[in-house]
This record gives sequence, C-alpha cells and structure tokens, in this order.
Amino acid sequence: MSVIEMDGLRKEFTVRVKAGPLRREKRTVTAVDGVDLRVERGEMLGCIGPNGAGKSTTLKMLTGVLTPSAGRARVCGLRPVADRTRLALRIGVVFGQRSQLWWDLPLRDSFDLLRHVYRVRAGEHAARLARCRDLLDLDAFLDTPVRQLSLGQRMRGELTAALLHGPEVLFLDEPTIGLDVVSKQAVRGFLAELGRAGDTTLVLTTHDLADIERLCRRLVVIDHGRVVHDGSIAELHRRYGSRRMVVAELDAALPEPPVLPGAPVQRVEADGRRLVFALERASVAEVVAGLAGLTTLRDISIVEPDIEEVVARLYRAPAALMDAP
Ligand SMILES: Nc1ncnc2c1ncn2[C@@H]1O[C@H](COP(=O)(O)OP(=O)(O)OP(=O)(O)O)[C@@H](O)[C@H]1O
Repeated sequence: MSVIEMDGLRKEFTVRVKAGPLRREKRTVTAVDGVDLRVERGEMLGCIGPNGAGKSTTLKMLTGVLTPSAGRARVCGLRPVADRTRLALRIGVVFGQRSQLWWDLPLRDSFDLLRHVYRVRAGEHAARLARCRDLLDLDAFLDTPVRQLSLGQRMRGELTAALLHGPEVLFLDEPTIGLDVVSKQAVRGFLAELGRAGDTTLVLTTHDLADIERLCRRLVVIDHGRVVHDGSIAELHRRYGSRRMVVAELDAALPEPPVLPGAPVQRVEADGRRLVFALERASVAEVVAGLAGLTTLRDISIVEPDIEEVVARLYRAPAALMDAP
C-alpha cells in the first residue's frame, strides 16, 4: 500500500460572480480536475504549478480540511475527512498562513501543550525537541512569545510543532516563502536531513525551485488542476527539450554570429564578444573546434539547463498542449 493514494481526485467550488449591475451568477470553478497519484513511504515529493493551479486545494483534501467533490484519497490507509482525528496523529502539517502555535505563549510552552494534545511520551518528546533545537537552531528564541518571532523563526517553530508527535507524513505548503537566505538554508537543510533519515514521507508545494532542486527527487507539476508532469527534474529537462549552453568569450567580436552545425547561437552579449550556443546535437568539443577556426577564444564555460527556464516555458504552454505525464 502506498502511503498516499489519489484516484480521480477532484474538487469544485461554487462561486458567485457579478453578472450585471445587480445580478450575481453561480459559477463552478474546478480547482482539482482528476488527480491520480501514488506516493511511497519515505519519498520526498515536490509539487509546483502556477498560481491557482490547485496545489493547496489538493493538500487540503489530503489533510482532511476539504472534502473532495469526486474521487478517492487515502493517507496512511485512512480517509482524510472521515478519519480526520486518527489521521491527525499520523501526519504533520505546515501551511504558511496558518499557525499551530499559541500566539501569546513562548515557543517552549506551545511545544509542551502540543505534547499533551498529541499525548506524546515525555522521553520521546524531549528527544524530538532536542533534535529540532539542534538542527533548526531554536535555542535563541525558545522563550520568546510566538507573536514576537520573525517569519523565519516562526517557520522553524512551525516545523518543530509539526514533527513533535513523530508523523509518518509531513505536508508543507510553501515552507520557505518569505524567508531570508539564512532561514531558507536552515529549513532546507533540516528537511533534507529528514528526507535522508528515510522514515518520513514529505510532500511540499513551493514556488521556489531551489527547494525542489535541493530536496525532491520527484517533481509533480500541476496546472489547471491536472498533473502535467510526474518524474525527476532530469526527466523534466529531457521532456521539454532543455539544452546545455556553451558560453564562449572571444578576444574580439566577429562580423556575423557564426553558424555551427547542431549548436545555434542563443544570445550575443558584451558587444559581440560573448556568444551563447545551445548544444542541440553538437558536443562542446565541436563548438570549440568550430570557433577556434574563426577567432581567438578567451574563455569557455558550460551552463547546465536552468530549471527556472524550463518551468517558465511549461507554465506558458497552454494546458491543452501538454500531454499527460
Ligand atoms: N474556498 C474557495 N472558494 C472558491 N474558490 C477557491 C477556493 N479555494 C481555492 N479556490 C480556487 O481554486 C483554484 C485553485 O486554488 P489553489 O489555492 O489550490 O491553487 P494553488 O495552486 O495553491 O495556488 P497558489 O500557488 O497561488 O497558492 C483557484 O482558481 C482558486 O481561486
């Protein structure tokens, strides 16, 4: 049994929209449009998609916050809505906008209350808290009331709060949004460590592709409520034709951009002294050899495909053009 199962999962919302000066009409918004996915124990699944694609709605259905309009979801073998209380003991949830901490209490007291809510044994609680304190560097603000914490400090507190009962699955909606570089690194490092340990399944949505590159071997792209890619980042590059680039720095500009077979010029920069070639069929050696016959090369570098670029192209493509994953 997979730890997360989704079969034809669907969510529609009925919204009222203005249809004239005094009239409002009901309209149906399909937020999630038949998602089929399996996530195995210990996997780290990254979920990306443009604004409004249906990521948060999917997480809300998996955590029992929203009832699906159709289809089936199981998490740890449980029905998220019907078995919500039992499920709460087995999952951890960090949703950026919602806090599970007590605003007026110091972090330490919030953690203590959560121990009682989840009925965690004192020894287990202490061990998990010690690990989080160490990896997330909590000690400097453990006695500060939550409302006085910075966003990055609070997010580290939220992560700890979500993990103190030892969940099997951790759902994270935008865990690094708005964090500064240091907090982002702390959160990513912590999640990577959690992933390496291998006993927690992690599902995260993000707009920050560095989160995905750092953490997730499996990437799901959602658009218009449907899964349009499910696989590794390398597969995404292969599928959408990402190419490596060769950047050639020349001593002097050429009168015309050179035509090299299998390596079209992508960009001309620095007044013609920097040329960027896409490696379509040619190798780096062939580009270097081709250029050496024409000019003096000052420097050459290779740029690996950029995930931002491929994802931007993917988001721009109309959903209908994207084939199934
Ligand atoms: N409670 C609601 N009532 C009506 N429509 C909703 C509701 N929640 C979400 N929607 C709509 O469902 C669609 C999917 O929203 P969702 O929040 O799941 O997207 P998302 O992929 O998480 O977006 P973002 O990246 O902006 O957070 C959007 O069109 C949104 O307006």
